[in-house]
Amino acid sequence: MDYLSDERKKSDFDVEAMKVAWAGSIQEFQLSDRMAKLVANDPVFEKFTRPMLGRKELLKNTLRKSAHAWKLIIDLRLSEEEAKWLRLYVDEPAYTDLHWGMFIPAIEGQGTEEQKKKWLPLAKKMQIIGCYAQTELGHGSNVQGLETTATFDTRTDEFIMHSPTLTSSKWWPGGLGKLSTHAVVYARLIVGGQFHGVHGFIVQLRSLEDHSPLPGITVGDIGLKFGNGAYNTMDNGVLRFDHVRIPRNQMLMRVSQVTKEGKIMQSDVPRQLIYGTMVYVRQTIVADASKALSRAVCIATRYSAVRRQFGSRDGGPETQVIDYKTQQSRLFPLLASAYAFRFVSEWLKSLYLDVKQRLEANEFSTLPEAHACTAGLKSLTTTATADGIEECRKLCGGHGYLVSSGLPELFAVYIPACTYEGDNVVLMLQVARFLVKTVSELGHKKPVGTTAYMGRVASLMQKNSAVQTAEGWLNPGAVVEAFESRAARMAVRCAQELAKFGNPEEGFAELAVDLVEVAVSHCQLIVVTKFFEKLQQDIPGKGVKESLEVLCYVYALFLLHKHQGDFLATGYLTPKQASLANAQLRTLYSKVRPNAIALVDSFSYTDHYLGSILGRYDGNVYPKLYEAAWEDPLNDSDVIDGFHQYVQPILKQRLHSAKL
Ligand SMILES: CCCCCCCCCCCCC/C=C/C(=O)SCCNC(=O)CCNC(=O)[C@H](O)C(C)(C)COP(=O)(O)OP(=O)(O)OC[C@H]1O[C@@H](n2cnc3c(N)ncnc32)[C@H](O)[C@@H]1OP(=O)(O)O
Ligand SMILES: Cc1cc2nc3c(=O)[nH]c(=O)nc-3n(C[C@H](O)[C@H](O)[C@H](O)COP(=O)(O)OP(=O)(O)OC[C@H]3O[C@@H](n4cnc5c(N)ncnc54)[C@H](O)[C@@H]3O)c2cc1C
Repeated sequence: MDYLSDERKKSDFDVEAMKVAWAGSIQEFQLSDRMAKLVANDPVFEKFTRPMLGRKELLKNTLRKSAHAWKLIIDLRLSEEEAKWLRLYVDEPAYTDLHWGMFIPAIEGQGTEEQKKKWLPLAKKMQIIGCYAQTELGHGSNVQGLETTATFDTRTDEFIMHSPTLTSSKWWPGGLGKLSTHAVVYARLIVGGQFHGVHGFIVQLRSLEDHSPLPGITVGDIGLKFGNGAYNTMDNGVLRFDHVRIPRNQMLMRVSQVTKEGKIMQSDVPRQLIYGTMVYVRQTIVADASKALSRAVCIATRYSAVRRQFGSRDGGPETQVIDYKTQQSRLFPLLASAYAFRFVSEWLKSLYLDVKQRLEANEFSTLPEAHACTAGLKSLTTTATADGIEECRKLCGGHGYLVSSGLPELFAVYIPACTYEGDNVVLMLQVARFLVKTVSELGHKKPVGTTAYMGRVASLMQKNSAVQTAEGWLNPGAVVEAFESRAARMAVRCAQELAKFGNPEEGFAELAVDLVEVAVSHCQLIVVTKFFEKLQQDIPGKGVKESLEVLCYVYALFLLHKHQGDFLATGYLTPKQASLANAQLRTLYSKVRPNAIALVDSFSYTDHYLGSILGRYDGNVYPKLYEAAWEDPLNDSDVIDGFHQYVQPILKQRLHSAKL
């Protein structure tokens, strides 16, 4: 029985066409759908018991699933794209993520042709397992502060890898603790007693025969992390070197080379390319944000349509909680954000692919913008997604707190995204640096790409919003101009404040809070703009474009409402115009309401992937919650283990004293 069928009938757009719009293309939809079903129908990928498992059992279970996934990849000859979807739907962080997601990309981006030829075939056949060992106990954000040393020994033509202090211990790398045989290790290059910057080195950690750590290497897991199950399927590790020798040709040498004689040769490649793997991964993290948020929103939306509280008249049904305006005002902006992040990630991927091609051809001019966009959008989308998942849990009331809602584990596994691949505040400060530089160069350099609007800064500073009615806000030009003006005015104001400091670095440190706000406003502008640009494309299917238009306005006007202080303080909007935007937002919520279930169905998530009783496709929540309670190990027996030993004596004592 489909308890949500009435809801599904209310929608006024073609859900199948929306699935294609969400996926990006019919090919991508079919590919993703095939992998989702493959995983959902395979009992090896069962995951409901995961939060109940102890750490060793949990990790072993992950290894079993990873081995099975690898077998499927080989046996079914899955393409790289199919393997990525398979990994997504298996939905369990594993050592293989870092192997494919960072170790291989680091070699691809920073290795010479010779190095790629040697290492990539081994890695791609999984004859070696690698991880990305950058962060240390003492330093994560400050990469130039890393302490591990790689000292060149001209006599033997080797680097000596060493951990000189406790704080130089590598700490956090995923896959490092128990599984990696190799790592790309970031260390201070020392040649002839001089420091020559931080570079990557390929280091073998464990024997390929018996997997034991090689001499001079101390390696292990860093211990249990937040939440049951969640990221504990990953062996984040600690690593120390005691004068471990590696051949010279294991330094990744695309950026700088060390000759046999100990000479440093710089290629034309900028040194920032050493950070290139992070640009790649940050871009994938933006795509993952839309997946995680859409998943939480799908659960909360379906459950909000099932759940009823208050409002019964004449014995009729109570009100569905999704009909409360407060529920809509918390839920629908998150639904809109999931779509907004999906489309901005699509754009970011194309920007990244373009930069990658240019880098391969030794053309580096667009790297700073790619860095700013990937850093800023990673920060913006992961912060919003982490907060959004928690909001979805609250939107589900008490039942959202049950593990079987799927939300606690999703939250626990997701929140480190705000920290890994760059702390979100540190990344926004990088965007701020880029913007301040752009403003300072306005007189002699035309801003391009996502900062092109800064070229119109004079008019953006003068012109105020012309919106007179709530309907006036349903105009892409009016909305985009509002976001451009806010971002430009905040950036210019900050630049003026900075100019008052004799020492720019001192000014940057003092104004850091304002600078982060400038960076956030710039990144929100990018997301809003890319959503409107998406709507310019041909999007087939009855009512699909219209529904996306509504979501686009919800996303933009919700942000405008949330940050109205900025829009008012910069003088672009009057209080009346801000309140008209809010009135329009209320109207938009009622347009989303009949389509809400269909909009989350369009994510096309299987019940397996959602992993949530509250978010079941059929809405059959209560019987399944009731059934699941009886499957809890505590309910194996009527009287629990420990009762006779610890509780009964107390009860008996009470009876005894009552008699007295
Ligand atoms: C099929 C499988 C698929 C699987 C897919 C799954 C993928 C995996 C999922 C995710 C798993 C997560 C695992 C997590 C991994 C990690 O966390 S790895 C470690 C990540 N660490 C960080 O992100 C550290 C953050 N710190 C930094 O990025 C930088 O050090 C810093 C903050 C930017 C440094 O600041 P500063 O000291 O000022 O920098 P400098 O070294 O002096 O350089 C400044 C100049 O360099 C430019 N720049 C900085 N970063 C980059 C970059 N990434 N790319 C390009 N350019 C960069 C910066 O703009 C400065 O430029 P100029 O102004 O021109 O000088
Ligand atoms: C689950 C998980 C997986 C990870 N996987 C890997 C991996 O595979 N490989 C790897 O190398 N690393 C990995 N890391 C490490 C991760 O990249 C770092 O933790 C991250 O870059 C943040 O650095 P940090 O821990 O040094 O934070 P810190 O920099 O110590 O941050 C602490 C606080 O200081 C603030 N702060 C720091 N610097 C500044 C500044 N300049 N201005 C203002 N505020 C500042 C931050 O905002 C934050 O609030 C992982 C981390 C986690 C949690």
